[in-house]
Amino acid sequence: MRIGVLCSGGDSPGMNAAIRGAVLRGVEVHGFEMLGFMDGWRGFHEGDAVPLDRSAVRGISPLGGVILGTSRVPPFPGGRAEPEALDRLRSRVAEYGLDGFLLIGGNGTQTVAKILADAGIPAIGLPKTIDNDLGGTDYTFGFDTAVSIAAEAIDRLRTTGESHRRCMVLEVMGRNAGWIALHAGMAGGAQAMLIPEHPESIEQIAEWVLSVRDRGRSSLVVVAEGFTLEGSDGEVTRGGDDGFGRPRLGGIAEVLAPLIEERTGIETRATVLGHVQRGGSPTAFDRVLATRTGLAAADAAHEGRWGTMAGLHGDRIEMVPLAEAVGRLKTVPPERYEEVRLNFG
Ligand SMILES: Nc1ncnc2c1ncn2[C@@H]1O[C@H](COP(=O)(O)OP(=O)(O)OP(=O)(O)O)[C@@H](O)[C@H]1O
Ligand SMILES: O=P(O)(O)OC[C@H]1O[C@](O)(CO)[C@@H](O)[C@@H]1O
Ligand SMILES: [Mg+2]
Repeated sequence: MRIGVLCSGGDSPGMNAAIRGAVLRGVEVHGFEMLGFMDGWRGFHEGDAVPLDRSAVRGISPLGGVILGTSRVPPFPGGRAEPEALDRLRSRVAEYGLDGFLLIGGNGTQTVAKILADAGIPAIGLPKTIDNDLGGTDYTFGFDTAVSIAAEAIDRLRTTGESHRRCMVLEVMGRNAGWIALHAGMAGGAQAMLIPEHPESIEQIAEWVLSVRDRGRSSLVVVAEGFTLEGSDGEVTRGGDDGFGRPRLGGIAEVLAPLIEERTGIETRATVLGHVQRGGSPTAFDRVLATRTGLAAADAAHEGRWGTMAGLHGDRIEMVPLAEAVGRLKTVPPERYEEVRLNFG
């Protein structure tokens, strides 16, 4: 069997371990030939591919980023899966002699996997995203690493903030879901976690910050990049989009800090963590999750279980229909937010 592997969307710590797991199981156990396309669909379109064998994946699990590169280059011209575009892709697949794809990525990538599988082009999904917002799986690899980095940032901001009696606002990633803010905030004992799923008013945030000051502490507020203030008309962006039609989010911490300062009289500083939380070596948890995802995906290809994604359920990796994964984003449920909100301030 000849299998193509590619990554699309943002990178996520653990992608290398996933590739290694898939290759160790696919090549060494099932006798696959595997081909890695460079920079996602760009490599596929331009014939830029490398053989993936045991030596290609030696020692890569601890490495950040991804050896194949990743991109948001669309699989179909203009991004639309028209019948002619699918036919073109199908004949390209035949030219490469591929029996199927392993596609590593987030919601968009899994949507593409489903489109391909539905059109009879065999594909299996390996879910990644630091945002942890994919359905069909309990956790995506990369999330644990991002949370650890954000929690460490909170610990560090906390000591400087306390020393100056300042309010510190930390902005973390999370476009549509506040998982990173929620978990990092819990780990670091933040006084408030602001997430996209639950807008809050500036008056409420200022009240929390003041109550923290009144009991002799300094506030640490974590905010997800996709958070919106009550009554505002959308997320704060850096202006324009990322070249692939997505607004470039970022800057909500810098919007909040002066508003908090103005309302509380407490000096407030903003820090935007940005891509630091996506870079560097994955945690052991993410390496294990990603490796197991790769192993399961290669087994599924061997068994012909196309149109599925390797999801984590409890402590088991199970193949779930792609439709279950891409149907809707997995956002923070109201009860998980309420659980922490009762103790904000
Ligand atoms: N509905 C769709 N139809 C066709 N192509 C799509 C669709 N959604 C996404 N894609 C393509 O899939 C690729 C990956 O999508 P996207 O950029 O959203 O990343 P992702 O996999 O969701 O990861 P991230 O979590 O970083 O957003 C892109 O090349 C994009 O063009
Ligand atoms: O690296 P880029 O393309 O700016 O994308 C950033 C986005 O990717 C993610 O890291 C994952 O979807 C989001 O949290 C963030 O908004
Ligand atoms: Mg996406």
